[in-house]
Amino acid sequence: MNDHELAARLAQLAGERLVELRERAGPELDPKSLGDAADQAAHELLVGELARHRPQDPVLSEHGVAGPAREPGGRVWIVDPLDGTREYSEAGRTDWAVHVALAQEHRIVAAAVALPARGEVLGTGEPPARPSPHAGAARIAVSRSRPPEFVADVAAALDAQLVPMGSAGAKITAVVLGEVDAYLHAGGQYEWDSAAPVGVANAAGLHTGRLDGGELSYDQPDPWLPDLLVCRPELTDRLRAALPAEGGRR
Ligand SMILES: Nc1ncnc2c1ncn2[C@@H]1O[C@H](COP(=O)(O)O)[C@@H](OP(=O)(O)O)[C@H]1O
Repeated sequence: MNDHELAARLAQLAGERLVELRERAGPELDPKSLGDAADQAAHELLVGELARHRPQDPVLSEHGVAGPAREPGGRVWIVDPLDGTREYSEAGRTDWAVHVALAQEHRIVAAAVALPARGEVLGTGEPPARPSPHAGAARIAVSRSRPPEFVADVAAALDAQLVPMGSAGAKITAVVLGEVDAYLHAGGQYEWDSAAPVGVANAAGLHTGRLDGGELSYDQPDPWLPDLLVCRPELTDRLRAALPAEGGRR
């Protein structure tokens, strides 16, 4: 299996595990305990499989670094076993995801995102086609639990519609699949929240970057990423022109 195939296979496997755990969970399990237990199980699966298939590579996640020590600019897998933990624990929701990415030289070089409740895995091995242009008002995906205040002004400036969703992976893959046209985030996230979906979005020919136009750089000593824009390339300039100055982005 090459790195692209491995990313897709592991995202698929962890996704199946999460679906199984959600189906098996009894009503006595509160949503927080279900999310935590599922996140832990999917994390163990990913770390175990990566140790088996790529023992020379470190693995970065919210649980820390597993495997060998990181080398600056070296290969590192950046995984989020369950992105959208809150949504996972709400029956019937499909906006949660598994992220598996490989970074090298601070760029994502292979990645896969599983959307297990939809039975889909998107990856860089067979990159999704760039979505065809959308007629009508632009649709901007935002966090359903903590949408940045300024996004409403951006939407008004573009006459766009806001689409609240959970999970960074679900929002970015919604852009890849042409279900929305952009995803804007501010207020911070960690590298594992966006690494894999950004890798898939890049492979599909979409724009990905910081709100100030800078590149997204992964495998940094501090995994905090302050903000993020993923969109159809033709919307980039209009969206960035509608953003408030950095100090006003709350
Ligand atoms: N301000 C913030 N600080 C830290 N993490 C954030 C954040 N905003 C969003 N995230 C993380 O990004 C993911 C998507 O969030 P949202 O649904 O709000 O867009 C979630 O990951 P997890 O579900 O893995 O915890 C969430 O915890």
